[in-house]
Amino acid sequence: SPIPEVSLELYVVPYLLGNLILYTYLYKEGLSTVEIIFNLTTINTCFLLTSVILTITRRLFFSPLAKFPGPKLAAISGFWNANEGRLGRASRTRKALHDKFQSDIIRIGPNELSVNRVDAIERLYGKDYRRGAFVPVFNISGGDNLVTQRDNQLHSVWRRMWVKAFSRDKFSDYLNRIQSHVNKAVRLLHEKAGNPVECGKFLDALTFDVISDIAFSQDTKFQDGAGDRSLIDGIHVFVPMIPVLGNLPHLQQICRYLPEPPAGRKFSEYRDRVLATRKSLKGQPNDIFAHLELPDASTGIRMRPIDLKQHILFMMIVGAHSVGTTLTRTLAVLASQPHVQSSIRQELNEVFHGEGTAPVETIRKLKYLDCVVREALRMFGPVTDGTAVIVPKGGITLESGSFIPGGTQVWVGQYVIMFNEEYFPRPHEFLPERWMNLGDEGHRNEGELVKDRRAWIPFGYGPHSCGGRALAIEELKQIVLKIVMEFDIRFVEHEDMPFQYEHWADSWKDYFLAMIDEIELRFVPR
Ligand code: HEM
Repeated sequence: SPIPEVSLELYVVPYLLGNLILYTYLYKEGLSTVEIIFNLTTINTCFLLTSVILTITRRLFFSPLAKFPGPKLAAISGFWNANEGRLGRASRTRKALHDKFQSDIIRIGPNELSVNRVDAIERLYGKDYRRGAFVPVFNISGGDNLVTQRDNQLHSVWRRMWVKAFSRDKFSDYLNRIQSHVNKAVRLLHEKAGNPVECGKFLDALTFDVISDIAFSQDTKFQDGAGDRSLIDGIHVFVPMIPVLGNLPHLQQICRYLPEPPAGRKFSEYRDRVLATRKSLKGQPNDIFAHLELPDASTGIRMRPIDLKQHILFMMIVGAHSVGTTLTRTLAVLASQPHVQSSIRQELNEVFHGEGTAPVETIRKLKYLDCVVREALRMFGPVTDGTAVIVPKGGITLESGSFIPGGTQVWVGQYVIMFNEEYFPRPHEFLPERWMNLGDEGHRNEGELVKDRRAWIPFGYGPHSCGGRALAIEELKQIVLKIVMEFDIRFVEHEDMPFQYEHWADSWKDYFLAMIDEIELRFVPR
């Protein structure tokens, strides 16, 4: 396989041993220390330089991927990709490269390709091809979670456990619990009486409370100002490291030997506390965790404690950060489009005349709200690049006829595909109506503004697609609806300066997960 998945130890240990043997030999030959250092330096320099030159030559001219267009620096080294990730622009760069080279396939690394074809989604992600070397970045602290689990058999066992946590009766209980957290959020916003609210922080607290409740029955009360806020901030410290370490698997391996940084230690301590508190709960709590700690019914396999802990961390990140970021961007775009807020209200008013919160069943039937959330997920989904798969031995041929050699890591990124004009015309415009009155689900011309809905992949596709999809969608719908029904969402204008929404909307960074700048909004009671 051309994937550099050989463990770092296999390079470094023989290399150091070689140097040691050489040193011993030179020493026995009676050379002085200065002469030994000089000889070792010369030999190492020659060896390393030759290796680098041979590697670059092979990657540029003799690699089976040399036929695909892309930046030369990317072909030479994974550092190019890591640097794009560090700068928080990897997905936008990939999209720009597809446009520049006018190619559906571009080379973004020595062994990596980005594909911008909807038919490739099923072809690559519909099978249980092994996940790429990027995903272990999420388990540097030890253990595995569903995303990092690259053993397909074990993954399907874990996935069965996960799915059980979302059976119909359990799920409807989760929805009622979400409603009570949302009601609290609305009460708090009323107390602010239309004054500016830093929306990201506010929604992070709400989504953190929701996921802690549903995932492990903990009442974190972040919304009430309780709890250690540095935990949420810790997520913001970790996220920018994801693309750098993810694209440099050897660096991931080195990190495993380094002491845990303070933010990581805080997380480890927190998940230990969560586990201990969870164990002390009486009765049988209805939460996701209850299903992860039980052995699988058909195989008897159970997760190791370290894997359970890894899932706590994972659920906090996806539950709080992913939903919180998407929500913040959605509320901001609604502030920029008051007519969308009016349409949401109008739709509910037509079908619900009762007092208080509309029942979950009513919310489910709201077509326009569904379109708003769909469009929000297309534009503001937290996962921007998706995960790579490794093409199996023998390679595959895409519908377009392009052959991709075995061992290649391939991405069909969310941003690249969901902002492709060919599938979603006017991709940079927030247009919920693009999802209204679509034709029958086919592959072409389903609607004026949705040419192929298979390209809507905010939750990924296939065996590893998002396990929290239903939960995330319902949570987004409930929160958006409740807030819009209670408040007019407006921007904060400082000294009569209109808020530059486009500037803010464009300032997001993409670190595999999207990160956004702070934004103040006003929630003016209606
Ligand atoms: C806006 C919200 C969310 C979006 C857009 C989203 C999207 C995604 C994506 C793109 C993946 C990766 C799929 C792949 O590797 O191909 C994923 C994985 C996953 N997500 Fe979400 N997610 C969201 C929220 C959540 C929530 C709230 C949960 C539940 C706590 C959750 C649970 C999971 C799980 C368990 C996986 C791993 C699935 C597997 O590998 O088997 N997600 N999500």
